Formats: sequence, C-alpha cells, structure tokens
Amino acid sequence: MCSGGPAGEQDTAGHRGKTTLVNYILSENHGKKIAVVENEFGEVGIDDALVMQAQEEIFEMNNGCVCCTGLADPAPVLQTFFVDDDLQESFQLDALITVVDAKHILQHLDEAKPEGVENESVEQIAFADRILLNKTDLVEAEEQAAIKSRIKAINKFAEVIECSYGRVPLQQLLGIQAFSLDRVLAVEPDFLEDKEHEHDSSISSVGIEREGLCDMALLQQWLGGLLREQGADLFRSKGVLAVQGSDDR
Ligand SMILES: Nc1nc2c(ncn2[C@@H]2O[C@H](COP(=O)(O)OP(=O)(O)OP(=O)(O)O)[C@@H](O)[C@H]2O)c(=O)[nH]1
Repeated sequence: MCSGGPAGEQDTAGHRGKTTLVNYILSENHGKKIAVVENEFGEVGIDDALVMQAQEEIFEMNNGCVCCTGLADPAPVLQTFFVDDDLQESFQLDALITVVDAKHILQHLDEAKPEGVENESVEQIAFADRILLNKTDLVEAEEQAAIKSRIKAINKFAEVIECSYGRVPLQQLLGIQAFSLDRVLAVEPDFLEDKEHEHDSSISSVGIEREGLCDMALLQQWLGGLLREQGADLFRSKGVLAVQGSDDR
C-alpha cells in the first residue's frame, strides 16, 4: 500500500513517484500475481490510465473524499483492513510504504497548518513501515542527509531507502511483514475505535471530460491563466490528453 499526497508536476510539489513505483513493481519479473486497488480522488479516474496495463487487474475506486483516500491521512485506509472481517480473514497487511519527494519534503514538513489540522506529510511518515526517499537525483547529498534526519526524528522505526524513480530491490518492498499494529497504536491510540470521521470538505475536485482532440496551445494558455489566478489553491492536476497532431496520449 502506498500513501498519497498533494501534487503538482515533476519538479513542483507533489507527484512524488507513486505511480512510477507501481509501474516499476508491475513490470519487474518477480513471479507474483498482483492486484492494484486505486483510491482515486475525484470523479474522473486518471491513475487507471497511467498505471501500466500489465496482466494485473486494476480496481479503481472513484470519488473518494480526500480524507478517505489516504491522500492526506493514511489511517482510514489502514483501518479498513481491521474493521472488515472478510478482509481480515483473507489478507495480511504487509507494509505501509510512503514515497517521499526529496525535492519538496522539507517544505511540506515546515508547512504551518491551522489549529486542529494535521500536517499530512508528517502523518504519512509517522505511519510508514518503509520510507522510499525518492527523487534523490534532484537533491545534493548534504540536503539528502538533512532530510533523512528529519524523517528519523518523526519515525525512528521505518527503514529509509534512498532511490530514484522508485528503483528499489523488490525484496525490500514485497512480503516484508513490516506492518505492526502495536506501532500504529503507539502513534494513534484510538486507531481501532469505530469512530465516524468528519469528512474534510475544504478540498474538492473538478473533473473535465471532453470528446475529440485538444489544441495544445489553447490548453496551455488556459492552464497558464488558471495557475496565475488560482495557483495557490490548486493541489493537484492530472489528466490524459488526445492532442491534435500527436499520436501519443
Ligand atoms: N527526477 C525524477 N523524476 C521522477 C522520479 N520518480 C518519478 N519521477 C517523475 O515524476 C513525475 C510524477 O511521477 P508519478 O509517479 O506520476 O507521481 P505520483 O506520486 O504517482 O503522482 P500523483 O498520482 O499525482 O500523486 C513523472 O514525470 C515521473 O517520471 C525520480 O526519482 N526522479
């Protein structure tokens, strides 16, 4: 299970490399059968198109609210494994793996939040059993060491693995039996209590679906305007485009 987070573009905050990691796992020759369950935030499923169509089955759950998708707090998704009897009987939670974007993590950890609102980057690191410190190609060794010690200060138990493009030997990620309920309870003592959580309505999504080909110049003009006027309020944008004059998607 990989926990999510706010996104932007490759060298902007967000997009930490989770899809890249999943695609790497799916394309490696590990002999395992893998099912991917995606918790998509928003009514238009995008990740499904971005995850490689290997032989694996992909289940997509659309329209999750931001707090239930694991995008912010990983706890609600983790709880699912413990409150559902069928899941408990058939599955074992092997590890919660958090992918960290080395280029932007310090900025996220330092973000001041309103009172009562958790810093989701801190939460995701605190709950993790393994932490992939990804995009290390974009930071100097000195900064990397500083990031590692910040991570260790939040979670001293999880092994931190430095990598680029999620390239980590798979025996360090799959079948590692690293999840420990006791450790999660130490972070959040009421983790197993059947509490209704308040849905976070401060973050919402907008989906746009259109038939036909798009004009890249017009699209960039529109996106540029949107970023100028509302960039500070945009957490994540992604999509699949059929562009006029190009065979690629
Ligand atoms: N330089 C660099 N780029 C990377 C690395 N890992 C992933 N990327 C690039 O970062 C971009 C975003 O990667 P994704 O795997 O889509 O990120 P994500 O976490 O799935 O993003 P969301 O699903 O939107 O949260 C892509 O262009 C990747 O090729 C890395 O280690 N270094």
